Amino acid sequence: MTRFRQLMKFLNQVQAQRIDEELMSTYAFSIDQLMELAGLSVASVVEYEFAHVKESPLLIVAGPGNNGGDALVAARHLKHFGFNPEVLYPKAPNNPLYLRLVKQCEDLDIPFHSKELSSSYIDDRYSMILDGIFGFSFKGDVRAPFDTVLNSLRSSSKPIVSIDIPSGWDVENGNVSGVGLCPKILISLTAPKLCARHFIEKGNDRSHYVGGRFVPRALVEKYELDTPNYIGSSQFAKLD
Ligand SMILES: NC(=O)C1=CN([C@@H]2O[C@H](COP(=O)(O)OP(=O)(O)OC[C@H]3O[C@@H](n4cnc5c(N)ncnc54)[C@H](O)[C@@H]3O)[C@@H](O)[C@H]2O)[C@@H](O)CC1
Ligand SMILES: [K+]
Repeated sequence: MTRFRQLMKFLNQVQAQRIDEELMSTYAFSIDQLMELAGLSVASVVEYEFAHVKESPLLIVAGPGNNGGDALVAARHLKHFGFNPEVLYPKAPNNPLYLRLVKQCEDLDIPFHSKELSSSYIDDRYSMILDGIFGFSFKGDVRAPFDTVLNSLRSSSKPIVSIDIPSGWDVENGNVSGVGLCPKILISLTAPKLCARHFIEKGNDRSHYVGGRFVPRALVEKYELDTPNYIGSSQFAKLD
């Protein structure tokens, strides 16, 4: 695995949403395709970092939007990679895309939980937590049921890997409310958002990855993105 120079370009919330929209309009991607590649890169980072605890269950927490969709895709890939994922899905939307992803997980015998789990239960049972609760569309104060879910995850001692945005963090200003999670690993998709600056400041025991290897060159140039040179078939790049 090659390490990459720290990327310097950080996206604000509107830019992140515009890039997403352009990928699905101008560049003709479907959301399923983008989510599949995003979830694959997330699962690949988890495999790279946590292969040594493959036998223990890992907890994947999925939120109500596409960040949660990435988490469901990652759960499926991790099962195929030989992990033992369980999904906490506190608010499952009645949307065909997410219903398909849930069915695909259930067909692999991945257990689902809908009620909040206590931090002591999480500490006793799981080796790590994959945070796919909120991504770049999160705004305002955390609403129920995710307020109590974030509380129990924050009280757990298990390492957290956050997909795209540490859940509860303001997308641009970081953990200003204080209720956000404190991940050890952040996987930025497409390019880091502004809040990632605060993650990097926290120090050397943190790892920052970029995934989502689907951005066309014209979009890279338009938004002046510093996308990494992914090596070979790798779905992620680790940043220095
Ligand atoms: N362009 C990209 O790089 C791609 C991004 N994807 C993922 O899509 C994510 C963005 O997805 P979405 O736009 O669906 O949004 P999010 O998944 O960030 O969250 C939206 C959901 O959270 C709820 N929500 C927002 N603020 C809340 C609050 N304060 N309290 C409680 N609930 C709240 C909304 O009602 C909505 O249901 C990205 O972060 C990334 O993970 C991938 O799926 C596909 C490609
Ligand atoms: K997240």
